[in-house]
Amino acid sequence: MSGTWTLPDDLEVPIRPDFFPAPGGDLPQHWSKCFGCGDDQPTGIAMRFTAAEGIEVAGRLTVESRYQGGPGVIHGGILTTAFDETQGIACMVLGSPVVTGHLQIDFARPIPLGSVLEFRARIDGTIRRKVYTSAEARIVEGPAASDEVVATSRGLFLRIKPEHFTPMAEFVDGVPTMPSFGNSTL
Ligand SMILES: CC(C)(COP(=O)(O)OP(=O)(O)OC[C@H]1O[C@@H](n2cnc3c(N)ncnc32)[C@H](O)[C@@H]1OP(=O)(O)O)[C@@H](O)C(=O)NCCC(=O)NCCS
Ligand SMILES: CCCCCCCCCCCC(=O)O
Repeated sequence: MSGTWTLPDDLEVPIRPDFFPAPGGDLPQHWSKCFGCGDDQPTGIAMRFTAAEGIEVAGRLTVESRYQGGPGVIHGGILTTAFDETQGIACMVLGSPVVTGHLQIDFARPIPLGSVLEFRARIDGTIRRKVYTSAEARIVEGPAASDEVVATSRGLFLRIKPEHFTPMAEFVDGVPTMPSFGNSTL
């Protein structure tokens, strides 16, 4: 893992809220048109997520041929998208919306096409509006499957007010839906 990410030492670590599903329970998409998790975005990667232990979340991605970068392996930008989405979904334990402010990925091993990746993410801590998150990916199905971590991510998310997206309303295509979650909707 890269040494360029330093957590502040005065972070608060959230506890699992009552509204969060039990481990294994489904988490909602954050936005139906989202490239990462939307079910109304046919060209997206349509990741699905479940709650895991504590404040952790889990998501899976099958590496399709259309996600290809250097021959035979996942494109780094697609892997980054999957981390971005997973770490954003991990922020759902806060019950209020966030956006990505900074994201950094370590690509530790090549990830062949056809692999099924499992992502695990959690909030490491919050301070003011800043939400520090981390995640790792493993290949859980396919010829390269093992317990080894193949990529890691560190991400800073910022809590925002729902009005953050109001100026963007004119750019939204169709009528997307945002499931209510916790005490907040986007
Ligand atoms: C992220 C964003 C909301 C932050 O703007 P803002 O609300 O005005 O936040 P501020 O500039 O007041 O920063 C708040 C805190 O976050 C920190 N911060 C903001 N962006 C940061 C970044 N990219 N890297 C590190 N720290 C950052 C600030 O230093 C500040 O820290 P402090 O509390 O210790 O003082 C804004 O830059 C933005 O909208 N970016 C685009 C986000 C986006 O579209 N992401 C992709 C889709 S989700
Ligand atoms: C209760 C609301 C929960 C909001 C979760 C937001 C997830 C944001 C993921 C952002 C990914 C991106 O657009 O770059």
